[in-house]
Parts: sequence; C-alpha cells; structure tokens
Amino acid sequence: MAEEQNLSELYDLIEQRKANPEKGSYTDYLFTRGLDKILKKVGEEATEVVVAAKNDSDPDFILEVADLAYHVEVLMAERGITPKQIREELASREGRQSKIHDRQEIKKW
Ligand SMILES: N=c1c2ncn([C@@H]3O[C@H](COP(=O)(O)OP(=O)(O)OP(=O)(O)O)[C@@H](O)[C@H]3O)c2ncn1[C@@H]1O[C@H](COP(=O)(O)O)[C@@H](O)[C@H]1O
Repeated sequence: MAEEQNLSELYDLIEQRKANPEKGSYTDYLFTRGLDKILKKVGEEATEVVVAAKNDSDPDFILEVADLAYHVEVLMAERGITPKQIREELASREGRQSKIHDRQEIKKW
C-alpha cells in the first residue's frame, strides 16, 4: 500500500510543481491555465461534494471531498497562502465557541 500523504505534504508537492513545472502533471496544467480555471474547478468540485453528500449511499462522497481538498490546495498555492496560515487562523478561533453559543441563545429570544 502506498504511504499515506497528509494535506500539508500534498501542498508541498503542489508548490514543487508550481516552482518546477513537470510535463504531463495535472497540477502544472492547472497553474498554466491560471486562477480562473482553478476557481472553476473549485466551484465544480464543491458542487460535486454537495450532490454526493445529499445521497447517503453515494460511494463517491470520499472521492469528491478528496478532489475538493486537492483543488483548494492548488488555489491556496496559486494565491500564495499556506496550510500553516490556515492552521493559525483556525487556532485563533479557539475559545470563540461561547460567543457562538451566546448568539444562539439570543436568537431564541
Ligand atoms: N490529489 C490529486 C488530485 N485530485 C484530483 N486530481 C485530478 O483532478 C482532475 C479532476 O477530474 P475532472 O474530471 O473533474 O477534470 P478533468 O476533466 O480531468 O480536467 P478539466 O478538463 O476539467 O480541467 C483529474 O484529472 C484528477 O487526476 C488530482 N491530481 C493530482 N493530485 C495529486 O497531486 C500531486 C501532484 O500530481 P501531478 O500534478 O499529477 O504531478 C500528486 O500527489 C497527485 O496524487
């Protein structure tokens, strides 16, 4: 079985493709086509996730989520943001849960 690749490692590979284009690489194809093409793919893949998620028995749900994750990482690399920045943003939200809870309490009124 192939070794597991986490999302940060996949991002590193995507950045490598950006720095050193490799013939026949789909990632290279996306960078060559540019931001609008990448955005189109992210939109399509997000829609496919939504459709698969609505169907409990769709065996493609995991596949579609993986496709979306890959294309979002290509978009991040295109825009020059890193998984570390996303992790930091998420970490900065820790502890905000109570505020959301408060908001839900307010809505009840
Ligand atoms: N994780 C992925 C990955 N997920 C999805 N895809 C590609 O995304 C495309 C999605 O399929 P679609 O039918 O929607 O698109 P398409 O018709 O092929 O292409 P378009 O004409 O729509 O642009 C397929 O060609 C998949 O191969 C990926 N391509 C590459 N990776 C990984 O990226 C890394 C670098 O790969 P290369 O770019 O091939 O070197 C490797 O680790 C790969 O495993």
